[in-house]
Amino acid sequence: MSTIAPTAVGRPGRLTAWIVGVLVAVSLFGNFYVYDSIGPVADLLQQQRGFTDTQVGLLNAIYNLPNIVLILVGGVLVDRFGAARMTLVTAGLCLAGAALTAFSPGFTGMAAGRLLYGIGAETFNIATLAAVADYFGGRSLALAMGAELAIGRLGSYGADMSPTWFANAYAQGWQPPLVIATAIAATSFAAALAYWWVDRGPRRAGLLPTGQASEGFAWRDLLHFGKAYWYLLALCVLWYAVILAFRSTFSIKYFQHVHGLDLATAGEMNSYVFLAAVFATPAFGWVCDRVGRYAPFLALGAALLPVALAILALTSWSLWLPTVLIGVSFSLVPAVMWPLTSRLVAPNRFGTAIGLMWVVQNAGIGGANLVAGWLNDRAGASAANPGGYDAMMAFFGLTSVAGLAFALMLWLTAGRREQEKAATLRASA
Ligand SMILES: C[C@H](NC(=O)[C@@H](N)CCCCN)C(=O)O
Repeated sequence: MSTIAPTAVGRPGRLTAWIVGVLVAVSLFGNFYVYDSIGPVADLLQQQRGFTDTQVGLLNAIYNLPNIVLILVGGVLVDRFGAARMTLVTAGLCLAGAALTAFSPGFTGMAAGRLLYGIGAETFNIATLAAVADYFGGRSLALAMGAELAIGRLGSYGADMSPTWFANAYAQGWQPPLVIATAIAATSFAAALAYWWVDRGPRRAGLLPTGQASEGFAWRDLLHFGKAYWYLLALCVLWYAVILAFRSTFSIKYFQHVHGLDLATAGEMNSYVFLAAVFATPAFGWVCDRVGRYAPFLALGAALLPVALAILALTSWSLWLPTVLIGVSFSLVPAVMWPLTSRLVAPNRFGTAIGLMWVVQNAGIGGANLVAGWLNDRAGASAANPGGYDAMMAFFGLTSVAGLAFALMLWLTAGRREQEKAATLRASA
């Protein structure tokens, strides 16, 4: 198994594909906005509700924890019931979770809301990738996936910018911003509903994967993915663990304490990574579609991360250079990783393949956050002791080098096959 597989069972019309693409993008925007909606209200939650740092941290960590197990079930369900139905159901769970978070009187209710949101959101993410693979498989797939992710990143950027855009809501306290997040989750649900409705035609016409082959799911099926898939999984875990634990949790504090930026400038510097991804992710997807090669781009994206971390940790050069390098890596790796996954596995195993990757990825992100925090605490990292961050940077640096090693091994395996395939296509042209 796991030779380069055909990426689509049939061909829904181009217009239908783009309608689905737009609906899924709108849905993803709302989903990513809600994911990043806690950070901007963290300070208000502490001031007005007396939450500790641990409680605020838990509101985000509770997203990863259930998915260390549940996301695999989610992936299998996407293969079994189809992308559209699962997008709809999980967008509903996310909306319920966002509402529970916004309207709960106590911490437990809020945490339950984030838990519900997390259970829905990761499977939702798989279903949206599967939706794009269903409709764009074999034609502009990387561009389409890149464009979807770009709109999602715009949602994350929007959440980071919401204190500026919705200053009045923030002036009233912690709750109105979360009510806005709930309204955006409702838009995401409405788009998912419209996508499910549009999808019924092509699915009934047999133009999309039916999930039939997934009915006989067995645990041993998981071991039937080929070598290239396992290298990709390892890269996914190591690269996302570094990029999300560093960029989403520690980078702002690190910029402040080690490079002397104030909070606003450090946050702005960090948000440029999202902004870069909005434009660069689809652009890189387009290049991959044109060139027809994925593995070398993945290796390049993976290589930029340790280089950027080394510049940050070992030099006093301008922060712009590492920010640009991380921005390119954050755009290039996802732009290539998900289309490549859909080429390495059969269409009716796509959800399961991503589910398995994200089981380990969720554990990796959670683990990297804990290890980095522990290393900082142990070394007493602070503005007064910037050297205390050295161990964390060494940890992130080594982890990203390990990710690069897997990207190179992947290039040696899948890349050769890509070249053979391209040569065959050229010969038959
Ligand atoms: C598509 C990919 N998503 C993931 O890897 C998710 N498991 C985690 C998403 C967390 C932020 N929404 C990505 O975002 O590149």
